[in-house]
Amino acid sequence: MRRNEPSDRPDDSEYAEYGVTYSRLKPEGLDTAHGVILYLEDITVSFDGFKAINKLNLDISVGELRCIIGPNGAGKTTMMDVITGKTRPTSGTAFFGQSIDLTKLTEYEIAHAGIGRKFQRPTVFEQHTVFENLELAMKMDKRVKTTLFARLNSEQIGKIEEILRLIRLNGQEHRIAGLLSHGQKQWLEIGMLLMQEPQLILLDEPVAGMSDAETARTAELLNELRGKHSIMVVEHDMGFVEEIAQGDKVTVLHEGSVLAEGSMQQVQADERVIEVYLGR
Ligand SMILES: Nc1ncnc2c1ncn2[C@@H]1O[C@H](COP(=O)(O)OP(=O)(O)OP(=O)(O)O)[C@@H](O)[C@H]1O
Repeated sequence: MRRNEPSDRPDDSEYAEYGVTYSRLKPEGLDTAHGVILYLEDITVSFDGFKAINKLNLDISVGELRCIIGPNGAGKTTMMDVITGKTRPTSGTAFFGQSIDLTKLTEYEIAHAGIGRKFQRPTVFEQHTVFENLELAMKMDKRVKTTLFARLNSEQIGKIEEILRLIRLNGQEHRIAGLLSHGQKQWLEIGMLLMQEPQLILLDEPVAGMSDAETARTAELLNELRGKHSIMVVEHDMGFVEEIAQGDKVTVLHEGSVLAEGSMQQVQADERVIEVYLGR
């Protein structure tokens, strides 16, 4: 198991009976007037002197879909840990929009501020239906003035139906989530994140373990989200990255720093990237 699986999501006793806790996102005070949603400057993370991240500089624009690639141990997960407050940088600057200093906030506050993270392993409410999972995700968002057992209004039902179509689970809404395929669970969890309308979505290896057909459908899904959400995707599946990178930038991390950044074609042609990651 990866060391950062979501066991440490903020506790929310109201939902404890469901066995899983889930972040509540509340985008307040986010200032993206200059078009930048995430800004990392000179970030270093040292573990007993070993620099997992070494003077990393990276920024993401509002509405961008940024793919992050790089060899094992390059620092991709550690970077996501810094963004979500799981790991404190040893030095450097990390801002969400222009005014939210991520290095000063707890994981809970960062989730609340509007950064949603999906870990590699799906964590849906296995005993509940697909529809109920989306409903619970919405009700955990405290911007929605409702209680757990309140009836949904037509607007809320409409929103769930819209997400069901987007995540390709319309027609499956009454299935128990535990019976879904691995890929469907991943889509459901993406849908649960979307219910909470995060301003920045971080996806850690979303297609790991998926069939080819599921991977292709996930690429379609992310392409539909393009421009509507700001998304960072860490992924090793290069075919998938090619499908979703389109005109957006791809960042290659190596030894804790940015080795290359540019279009997929540019990074694929970069000799240094071929050397350390893509191979000849
Ligand atoms: N808590 C920690 N203590 C010590 N070393 C760590 C810790 N977390 C990460 N590292 C080291 O930091 C480096 C970067 O790890 P990280 O998991 O961020 O890489 P990654 O790019 O996500 O790799 P992968 O593609 O395998 O997921 C690795 O050498 C890893 O062993």
